[in-house]
Amino acid sequence: MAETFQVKNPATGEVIQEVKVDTAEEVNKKLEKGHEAFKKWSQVNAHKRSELLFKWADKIKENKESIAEVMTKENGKPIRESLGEVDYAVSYVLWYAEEAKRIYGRTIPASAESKRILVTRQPIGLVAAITPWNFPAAMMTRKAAPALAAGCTFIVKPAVETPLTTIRLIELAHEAGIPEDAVQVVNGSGRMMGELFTSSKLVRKITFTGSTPVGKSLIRDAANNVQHVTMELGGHAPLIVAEDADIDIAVEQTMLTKFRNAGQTCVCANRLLVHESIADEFAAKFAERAKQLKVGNGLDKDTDVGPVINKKGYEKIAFQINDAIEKGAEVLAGNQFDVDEEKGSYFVYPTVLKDVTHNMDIMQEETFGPVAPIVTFKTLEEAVEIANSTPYGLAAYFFTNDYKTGTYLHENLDFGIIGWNDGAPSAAHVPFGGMKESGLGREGGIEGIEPYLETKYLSIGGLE
Ligand SMILES: NC(=O)c1ccc[n+]([C@@H]2O[C@H](COP(=O)([O-])OP(=O)(O)OC[C@H]3O[C@@H](n4cnc5c(N)ncnc54)[C@H](O)[C@@H]3O)[C@@H](O)[C@H]2O)c1
Ligand SMILES: O=CCCC(=O)O
Repeated sequence: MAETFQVKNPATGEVIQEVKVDTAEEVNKKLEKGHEAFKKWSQVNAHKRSELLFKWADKIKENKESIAEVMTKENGKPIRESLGEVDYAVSYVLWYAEEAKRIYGRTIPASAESKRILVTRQPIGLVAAITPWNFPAAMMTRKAAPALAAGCTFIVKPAVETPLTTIRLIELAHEAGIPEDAVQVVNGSGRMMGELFTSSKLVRKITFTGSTPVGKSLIRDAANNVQHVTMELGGHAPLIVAEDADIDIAVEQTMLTKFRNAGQTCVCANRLLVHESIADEFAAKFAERAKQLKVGNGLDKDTDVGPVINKKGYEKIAFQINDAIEKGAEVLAGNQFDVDEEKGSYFVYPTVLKDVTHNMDIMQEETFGPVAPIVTFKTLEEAVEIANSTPYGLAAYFFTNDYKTGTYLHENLDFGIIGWNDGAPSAAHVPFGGMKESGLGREGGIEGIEPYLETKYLSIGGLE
């Protein structure tokens, strides 16, 4: 009998669906199909590929409500956020439907009259993607859309926690007319799929979004076949509130970045660095707002914060809160949990911690939960030193109305994404990605199609 795994609602423990695991043989078959399909798909002209991507976007929009409901059921995020994520996922498809038509080459002046030089771009081949559970729609379309637009074929392995959204989106791609073998999904364990993808000579690129340790092991394994890699990995975002900041704006924007998806976002603010002169006011206002958030089942329309994804996630969050309290942090909000071990549901109330110090685990490691530790600083140099002190470099935020402070922070923070008075910088038209151990490459924007293209030049001689 075929092996399956259960997809469960993290809010209720209810089994939503059993999903069949693809065996190694089945995965290899799909890789062969994807490789074979590349020969045809890469020859489909760019305008036609664009048209098919627009049709895919239309299909997703038509099914927005049902996709959002599946997403909330398998991921737990509030339905409002799931609806927003469907729009966000569509925005990548639309952006790359346009970019498909803008894959340009160039000519280079030759050094001899008898020569001409042309530079062309061509798709790299079959792309294998591994995606996380926290944004099951957008993290997939952010990869699939540029790959298909470039003329690559695509196969994705979604997280075992949230495969249903991805399966549905791939079905809709087929309904839109994108050939079945050009865009495929496989299900099963990450480790096994990672090994199959990286050991296959048919796969020319690995694109991964997930944790830094898994990303590192994929980079190592991809080296065996010199596969291209794009890595969107963990973050530990600092958020700096400068002495002159508008505190109300800073509080509102921090709420946005901190509690989105119950704090389970790679770009969530994880360390709030607040100037000592305004720390008490900021902390009091922020804690007050955090206490107002409604925790519950994401399907309830008034829920602001859903459950965290699983026991492992909950244990890490609870450990970091306890560790901080034991080492002297004061709780201004939260430190409250609704846990049902039998059902496997874990709710963490928005938690705000003050008097946080650097020896606490929460300052060193990504939390992936609705916990906001507040640390004070005296000088901007000190804030930058704290902000840059971890191996991560994905997102950073700062709040100031002073252009000199803003310029200094922008130039000195070692992060790929910076929000200045902005807690929501993500969008399809910008180059999203991290520095240091937060990743390699960029997704989105004009940069996001580059990783799916090879550059080839042609030198023509004998033209005298
Ligand atoms: N930089 C970004 O754009 C971005 C976006 C979203 C999430 N993330 C990061 O993802 C992490 C949270 O996601 P997660 O818990 O699902 O991460 P994860 O690394 O555990 O899992 C991500 C995916 O990798 C698969 N996987 C697990 N072990 C594997 C292995 N040994 N080989 C190959 N694949 C394997 C999983 O099945 C899943 O599909 C956080 O660190 C977060 O910051 C980063
Ligand atoms: O979790 C990381 C991705 C979220 C985003 O694109 O803003």
